[in-house]
Amino acid sequence: MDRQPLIKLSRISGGYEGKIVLRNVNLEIYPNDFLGIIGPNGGGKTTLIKMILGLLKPASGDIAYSLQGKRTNEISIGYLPQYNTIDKKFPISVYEVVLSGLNKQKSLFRPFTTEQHAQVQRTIARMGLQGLEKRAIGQLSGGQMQRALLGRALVSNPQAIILDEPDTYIDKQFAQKLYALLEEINRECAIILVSHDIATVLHHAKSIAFVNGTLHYHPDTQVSQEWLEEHLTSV
Ligand SMILES: Nc1ncnc2c1ncn2[C@@H]1O[C@H](COP(=O)(O)OP(=O)(O)OP(=O)(O)O)[C@@H](O)[C@H]1O
Repeated sequence: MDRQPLIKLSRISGGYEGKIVLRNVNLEIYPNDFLGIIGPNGGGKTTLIKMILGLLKPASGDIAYSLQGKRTNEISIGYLPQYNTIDKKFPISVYEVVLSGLNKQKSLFRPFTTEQHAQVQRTIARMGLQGLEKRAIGQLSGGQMQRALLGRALVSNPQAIILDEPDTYIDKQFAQKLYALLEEINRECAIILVSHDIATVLHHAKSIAFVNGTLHYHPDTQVSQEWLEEHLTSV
């Protein structure tokens, strides 16, 4: 069995403008992992995600990616950002949002292929957004918007997806569907889920990382009452 981690962070430290936000972080993500990330506001969860996505360079330490046991410069990672970071006035339709998830795979001087458009249609159907393809994102409900963004994260069949608070603004019924869908996706794709809802993380994730200036990893969700009390009282 291939036990090479898809993503490996070794002794990572970093932050912004000389201010260190995360110190000495070690973390390995394997192909079928479902890691739940929890921690207090300002603890560094989004900073960690930015580093994994390659958007923020660590001040020190190493981030390595592997595919089928071989080290590679990058892997495909789908990202669902926090809802409040999206500009809802941006004039873009549901179809275009999902299609934009394929931008990296598109040849610079060629239009999207028929197969890529078919991939977008399949993803829109999977997200339950049929009939809303042409609707501008400013005219979507919070839940529809989250589904469009999840579609964008998934349309390229990435090796991993990172979801930052995905169940904000979605109703219970869709939340259930979302987690059932994530379970299915997890058979082919590693999942990193950031959530303030500890019950959700304990229920759906396979392992937990607590992030507050550094990272404490727990290999399963069978955490003791003491561990929870020690780490979560400040969340
Ligand atoms: N672009 C930035 N420039 C400077 N400081 C930043 C920047 N982004 C975040 N920070 C600071 O880094 C620290 C960690 O922020 P981060 O957004 O990673 O925390 P978080 O755990 O994701 O918080 P939340 O749960 O509120 O989303 C905070 O003190 C924050 O103010």
